[in-house]
Amino acid sequence: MTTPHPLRDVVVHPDAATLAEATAARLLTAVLDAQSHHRPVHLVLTGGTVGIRTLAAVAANPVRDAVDWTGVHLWWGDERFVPAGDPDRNETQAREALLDTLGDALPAANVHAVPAADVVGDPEAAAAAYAEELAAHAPEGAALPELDVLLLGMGPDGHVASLFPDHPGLDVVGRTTTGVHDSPKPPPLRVSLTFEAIRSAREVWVVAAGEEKADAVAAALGDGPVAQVPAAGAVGRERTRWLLDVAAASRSASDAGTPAAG
Ligand SMILES: O=C(O)[C@H](O)[C@@H](O)[C@H](O)[C@H](O)COP(=O)(O)O
Repeated sequence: MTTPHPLRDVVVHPDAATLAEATAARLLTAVLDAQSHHRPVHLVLTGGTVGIRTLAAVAANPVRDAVDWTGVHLWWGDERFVPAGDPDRNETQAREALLDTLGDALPAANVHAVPAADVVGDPEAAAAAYAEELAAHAPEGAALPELDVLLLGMGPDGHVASLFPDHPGLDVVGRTTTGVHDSPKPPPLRVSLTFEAIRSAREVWVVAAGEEKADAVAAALGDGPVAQVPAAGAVGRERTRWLLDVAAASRSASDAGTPAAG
């Protein structure tokens, strides 16, 4: 797979706390800017430490009150296949960090969680139902809504969403979602957007902190093979942003953010 990056920014922050604050500020600005052009705005959230910390920073930022949340739809890039309300669910963590704090400002119908393990029988059924929900909000004839910003965390092995190195999920084509078994990161059962879905987003933002991510960041920014470094394939249609702390960026070339020629 080739990994073109029409416009790629790499922004490095001093530490994980600043990274989360700055990503929250960028996200709020991106939503406000998008709302000046079109409605609704579709945001794809991520699980993981920095992803949830970013949502908590959005909750604490007074600019959140400038957003018209009735015009924002929330999705997830991946979900852990556990029962509803389980603290391990990305949805549960996002609700605690941000969604619950928005109260009535965010209509319940705008929150599109992946069906939980006590609702559907297996990750494939959850993936199929989630794909239907995505298609129901897509323009005529399309399988996906216009995703404005898609957030991704990244694991030390270079995984994004629940697309893991050398795992079958990497090769799924012609579908927007996939069930995942035997995930190397617990829990083993998951649901993920596919690369096709991720790459349909206008902007993809990969957010990563910590020295343990440094090799994967360097490999992804060096356009390493997607089979070994899935994050290398996480590219937005209009823009790809790598939002890092100093530790995660410590093994990357200083010109890694230079846009590709041509
Ligand atoms: O559900 C999940 O586990 C994720 O969506 C996953 O892709 C996560 O974002 C990365 O593993 C980074 O997680 P950390 O920031 O906690 O390292």
